Parts: sequence; structure tokens; C-alpha cells
Amino acid sequence: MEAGILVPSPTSSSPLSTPIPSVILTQDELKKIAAYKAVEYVESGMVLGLGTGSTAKHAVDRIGELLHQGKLQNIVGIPTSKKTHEQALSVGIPLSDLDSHPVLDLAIDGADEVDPHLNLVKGRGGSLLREKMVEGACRKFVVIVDESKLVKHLGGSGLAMPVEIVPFCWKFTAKRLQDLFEDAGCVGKLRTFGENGEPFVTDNRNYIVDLYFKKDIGDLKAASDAILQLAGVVEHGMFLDMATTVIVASELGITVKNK
Ligand SMILES: O=C(CO)[C@H](O)[C@H](O)COP(=O)(O)O
Repeated sequence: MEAGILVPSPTSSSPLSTPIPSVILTQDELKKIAAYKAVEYVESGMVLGLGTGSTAKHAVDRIGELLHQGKLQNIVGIPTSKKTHEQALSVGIPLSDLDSHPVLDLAIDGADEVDPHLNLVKGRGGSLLREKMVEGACRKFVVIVDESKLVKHLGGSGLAMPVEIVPFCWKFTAKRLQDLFEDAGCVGKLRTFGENGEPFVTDNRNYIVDLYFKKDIGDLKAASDAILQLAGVVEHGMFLDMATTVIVASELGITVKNK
């Protein structure tokens, strides 16, 4: 992996070009800075994977803006969720799907965790399956994060590692997932929403079990394989060896990490 490159803030009028300010930037402003930087990788004629979440939303808005201004042309977007589908249509991005475009030029998406090898945790927004399908079909996958997403080890932040499972006997599958990582003190919780604790249902009509670890889960590839071997599991949120570039926005500027 190449060492990170610190890109000083330029001086024109885009959000990227705002000189390092003396005020503290909000997390959302940092997300926007990373997103705008990623959109610089977009060229006319590209087939683009459009990510999901509050960071990716800025990229989708920016692509729509550039299309509207005529600075980008002939873009085809492949959304990674129903939500992004709606947003992309609302900003005028022509859309298609993986059946029609099985190879994409570039995808831009956020992440929940990024480790030093550019492995990711994704899916706290619930779109991990479509994200993994679309981003796995891209020649280049640019991940956009604010610095709070950087971790030493995936699953070590104390936050959720999402696993999408079929609803059928979900407690059984959740227990088997938890047992798989007993040594790491794993607790699996069904993702719910609302006051009544209704199960969160993904775009693919599945459930999500969020795994929480007390200890390091060790070898990530082994963990991935073990999860995927369980009947009832559809996909997990570890994106191993998929990102080609990670753009990190911090108070100091933008760091671009390349595989
Ligand atoms: O994986 C995702 C959705 O499934 C998101 O990319 C991830 O949760 C990051 O979200 P945000 O940009 O809102 O912090």
C-alpha cells in the first residue's frame, strides 16, 4: 500500500478549496469534503456505483450538480439502495442496474470503519448486500470517510459489525453467529427500529444482526469465511480487499490512501 498523501486544501471556490479554517469543521462538513474530492475521479461516460449513507449522499448530489452544469455527460449510475435510487433520480442522474452493466468504472461510497490495509466495515446504514454486489463489480472503488472512521482493527471500535440474514428462524442464526465468535466475547443483536422494536428490514427483505465484539476477532478472512458458511446468512459487512482508494477528510486536510 502506498503511504497516505496529504493534499493541502487548494484555493478556488469549491468546498474542497476552502483553506484550512480556524473554526472546527463539523463531521458532516468533513464528509462533504471527502465526497467532493472523490467526485474529481468521475469522468464523462462512466458507469458509476452510487453509495448509500450520509457521506455518499454528498457525492451523489455533487454528481447531479456537475451533470446539471454540463461539466459531466453520459453518466450511468448504479445505486446501492432504494434510498440512493430515489436521491439519484431526484438530482437527475440516469440509472441502470448490474444486469445491464455488469462491469462498472468506479464506485464511491462511505464506510463505518477503515483499517490500515483499507479493509472496511460497512452496512450500519443497512445496505451492505447491494453495496457489496455493486462495489465488487467496479474497476475502482473509492471510499470516502471523515477521520473518525479510521480504526486499527475491524470490529474493534465497539460498534456494530452488521450481518444480513434471512428472517426465517433469525434467533437460531443470530445464536450461531454469536457462538462463532464466543472467544471474542461476541454479542449479536437483531437490528430494530421504532418504539415497538420492529425488526429493521433491508431492501432485500432480510434482517440484520449486529455483532459486537469485546476482543479482537483475529484473522478477518477466516472470520468472513466462517460467517458466510452459516446457512441463513446472506452477507456480512466486512469488505476485505475491495477498496482501491480511501479518501479521509480531517481538520488537517485530505489524505488519499491507495492500494
Ligand atoms: O455502509 C453504509 C450503508 O450501508 C454506509 O456507507 C456507512 O454506514 C457509512 O455511512 P455514513 O456515510 O452515513 O457515515
